Amino acid sequence: MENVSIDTIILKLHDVDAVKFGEYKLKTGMMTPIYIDLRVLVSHPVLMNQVSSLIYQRVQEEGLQFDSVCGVPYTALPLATIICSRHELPMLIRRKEAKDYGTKRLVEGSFREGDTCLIIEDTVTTGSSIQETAEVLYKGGLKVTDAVVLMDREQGGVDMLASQGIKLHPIISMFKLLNVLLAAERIDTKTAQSVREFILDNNTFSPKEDNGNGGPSTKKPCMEQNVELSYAERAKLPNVHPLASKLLKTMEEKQSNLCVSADVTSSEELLQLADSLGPNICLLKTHVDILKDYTAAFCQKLQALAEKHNFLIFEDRKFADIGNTVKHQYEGGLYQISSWSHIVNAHAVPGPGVVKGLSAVGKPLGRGCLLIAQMSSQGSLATGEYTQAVLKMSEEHSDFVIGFICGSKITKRPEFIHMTPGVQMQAGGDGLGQQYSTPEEVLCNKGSDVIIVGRGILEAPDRLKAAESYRKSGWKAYTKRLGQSGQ
Ligand SMILES: O=c1ccn([C@@H]2O[C@H](COP(=O)(O)O)[C@@H](O)[C@H]2O)c(=O)[nH]1
Repeated sequence: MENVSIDTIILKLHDVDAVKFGEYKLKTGMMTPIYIDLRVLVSHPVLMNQVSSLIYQRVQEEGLQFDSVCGVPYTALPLATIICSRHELPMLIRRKEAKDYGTKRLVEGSFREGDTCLIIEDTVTTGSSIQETAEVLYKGGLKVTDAVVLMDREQGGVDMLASQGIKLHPIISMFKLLNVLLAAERIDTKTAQSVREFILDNNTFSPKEDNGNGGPSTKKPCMEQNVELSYAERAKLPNVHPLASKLLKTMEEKQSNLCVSADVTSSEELLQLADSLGPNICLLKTHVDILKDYTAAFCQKLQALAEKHNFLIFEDRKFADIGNTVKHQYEGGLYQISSWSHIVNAHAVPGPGVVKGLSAVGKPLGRGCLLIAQMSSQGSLATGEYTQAVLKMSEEHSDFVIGFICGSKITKRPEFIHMTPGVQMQAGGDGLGQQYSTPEEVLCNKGSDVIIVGRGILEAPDRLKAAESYRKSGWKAYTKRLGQSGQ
């Protein structure tokens, strides 16, 4: 069976009218401008097989462990059947109603008490259908820890199920679907934007509400500490570095924890990006050495835009040499990075000398440094003890180190800022090792402070709208995290 990309599947789903735009009513009674109707899949066997392969691929990528598979009736039933038949996996069928004769069982198939069953679903809005299926399986003595869904409407299903102890693994998010349809000119920007706004404004899960079904508390253990300080409160802490304080204040004022990674190769394009996205960002990240036409004048213009739109500049230089060399690299050479970049970053591999060298140049200028504690790329060696050593080095140089590049929060000390690259609206990867998590996952579940987004915005058909969406999502996840910590 040929593997087909997610983008192709999205276009094919649109071709067969499984994605409809208009006014539709959801199971919850809510009216929606987009409706996903995967029931039509049964009439399109090739697509049905491709969708099943995609779901199974996700199961494998996640390394999910289970004894049997159950599709939520009815639409996901044939999908589960194809997967189980093709990969010789035991399947269970959940009845919607018990028969009044025979075994009267609600779960058909063979299993043992305590077995783990993986749930497969076609579309999730609130997550209630998966929850209902899980309840039936629980009653039969089965365990449910994970569910895989083809299409996540991103309206709270992931969180609702997490609150019930089920990890949902979505394959296609609503934002991804919209981006692909927009790029293929299947829908116009107005339609895409109105659906995006609908999704952002209509989250069905509120962690503070009692879900009324007697299940575990919906208050999610989002962060490990009980009291989470706001960015504004952290900005005022006595031991916070002045540059970190400025950044935290800017984040609060602009309601933005978005850093755009401006990975473009022309100065003109970079300046244009900085000017148009400036109002939405707290930080602009550069790789100045990928510019084909760098000039000192470019840096002056970039600094002026940073002033105009109140954002900081972060040159992602990743210094990694002995102190004396990084000192020259930071201060001199063609780019004279210390003269225009508020923040730089460094690997801790060389030992504390790298921070000392950078600090000798940057500290008198009021600059700050991020140490790379973890990386977003697959197989990164920056984990475990290495990450802990980076933390220690940061603590010992907190007069210059303001935080970390990391995938998740590595310290509870609120004066350090955690920044996370590898962010897109849809979890996944780029085929070259980059691994993506969603803003919600990064800010709320992983406890980071800043999302760094490159291609999620640069490759969007409308970069400004994409930046607005990331800013909104990031801010929403942050405010949710504050809410969950009991503020
Ligand atoms: O661990 C790391 C450290 C840095 N990066 C940089 O962030 C951006 C990510 O770009 P995307 O287009 O959003 O993938 C890029 O400049 C990397 O050099 C990272 O991805 N991971």
